[in-house]
Amino acid sequence: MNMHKAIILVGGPSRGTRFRPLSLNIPKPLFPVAGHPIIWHHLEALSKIEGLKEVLLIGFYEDSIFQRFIDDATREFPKINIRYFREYQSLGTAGGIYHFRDEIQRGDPKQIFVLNADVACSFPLKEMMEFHNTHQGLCTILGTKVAREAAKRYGYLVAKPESNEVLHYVEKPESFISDLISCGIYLFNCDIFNEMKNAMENKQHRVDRDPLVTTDDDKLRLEQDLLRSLAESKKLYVYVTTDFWRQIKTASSAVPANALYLEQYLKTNPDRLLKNEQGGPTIVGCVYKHPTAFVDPSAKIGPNVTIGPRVVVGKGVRIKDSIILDNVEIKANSCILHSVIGWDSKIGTWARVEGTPVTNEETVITQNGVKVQSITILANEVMVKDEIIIRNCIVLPHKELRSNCHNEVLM
Ligand SMILES: Nc1nc2c(ncn2[C@@H]2O[C@H](COP(=O)(O)OP(=O)(O)O[C@H]3O[C@H](CO)[C@@H](O)[C@H](O)[C@@H]3O)[C@@H](O)[C@H]2O)c(=O)[nH]1
Repeated sequence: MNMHKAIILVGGPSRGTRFRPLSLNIPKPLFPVAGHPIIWHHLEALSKIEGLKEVLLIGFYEDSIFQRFIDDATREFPKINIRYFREYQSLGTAGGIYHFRDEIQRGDPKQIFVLNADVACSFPLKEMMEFHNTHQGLCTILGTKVAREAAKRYGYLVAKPESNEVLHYVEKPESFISDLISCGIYLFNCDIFNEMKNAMENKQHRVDRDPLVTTDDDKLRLEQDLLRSLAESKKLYVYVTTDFWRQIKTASSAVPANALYLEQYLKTNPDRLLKNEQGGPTIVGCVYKHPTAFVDPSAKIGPNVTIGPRVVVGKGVRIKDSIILDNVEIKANSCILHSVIGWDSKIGTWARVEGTPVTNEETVITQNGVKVQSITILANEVMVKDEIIIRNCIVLPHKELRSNCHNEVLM
C-alpha cells in the first residue's frame, strides 16, 4: 500500500496577533473549537486516510508548545506518528517544507498533504486524492467559491471547466479575478521538492543579477513562488468542494467555525452532542459539553454552543452561539450570546454578555461611524459582576467589570 504523509503549517506567535486576546493564553492552532484544538480537526480528517503514517507540524513556535497536544493526539490517533518541526525563523509557507525535505521524504511517501492550520473545513481529503490520482498534475488544491466582495483575501484560481486544470493562480489580487479560491489545502507529489529547489535557485539568481532586487530574504512562499509557476506549466489542478470551509483568522471567527464543526458532528457523530433528556437542560440545535462540565437542568443552551471542561452553568442561564472555555462559572439567570468566554472567567447573576452575529468575519460593523466589535470576547479570568451588560466588547485578561460597557476594547 502507498504511504502518505501530511504537513500542517502552524505558523508562529507573531502571526497570531489578529487572534488576540485569545492567543495571549494559547497558540492559535491549539484554541479549542467544538471541544477540540483547531488542528485536532485536521488530524481527525487525516486519520481517515489509509496509509497515512506521519503528520509533521511545521512552524516557528517554541518546541515545547505542541508537546502536550502531540502526546494526547498520539494516544487518540495511534496509527499516526505526529512530530513538530521548528523553523529557526519564519521561512514562509514553503520554506519550512523545503528546509525539512529530507525528513519529509524519509520512507518515500507517494504523496504529501499540506494543510494550513487556520481553517475550518470538512476536509474532503479522500475525494481530493481520488481526483489527484486521475489527473496528471503535480499538485491538487482544494478550491471553493466565495462571494465577489471577498476578493483580495485569498489565492484565486481560474480553471478549465472541463478538466479543472488551473490556468492562472493569483495570490490576493487587487481586483476581482474569479470567485474560485484556494482553501489552503493541497496534495503534492514528491516532485514538488525539485520545483522548490528551482524556485529557490531562481530567487537567488534574481538577487545576484540585480542588487536592487530585495527578494523576501530566505522566505519561500508556496503561493507566489510555486503555485503560480505550477499553473503556468500545467501541473496544477483544483478539486472544488461545496462542503463547508472558512478561515479562522480573528478571535471572532472561532464562533462561526465552532458552529460549522458542531453541525458536522450532527451529521457524522451525533453522539458527541447533547440531547434533550428528561430532567436535563433544554437543548436547542447543536451543543457540545465536556463531560466534566455541569449545566443546571433549568438552563437553556444552543444552538451552536461549546461548553468546556469544569464549566458550571447556573439556574435559568441562556447561552447561544458561544464558546465557553475551561473553568468558567456562569451564575443564575445570566445570558451569553455570540461570545467567547475565556478560561476561569466568572459571570455574575442576571448579567448579559452579548455580541453581534457575523456571517462574514471581515464584515465591518459600524455604529455612528465607529467600527465596533462583533463577537464579544472575554479573555481569561475576567469577572462580570451581577446585572452588568457587556455588548460588542473585547475584554483583556483579569478585568473586573462593574459597569455596563458597549462597543469597547477594555484593557
Ligand atoms: N511553518 C510556517 N507556517 C507559516 C508561515 N507563514 C504562514 N504560515 C502558516 O501558513 C498558513 C497560511 O498563512 P498566511 O501566510 O497568513 O496566508 P493566508 O492569508 O491565510 O492565505 C493563505 O490561505 C488562504 C486560505 O485560508 C489561501 O486562499 C491563500 O492563497 C493562502 O494560501 C497559516 O496556517 C499560517 O499559520 C511560515 O513562515 N512558516
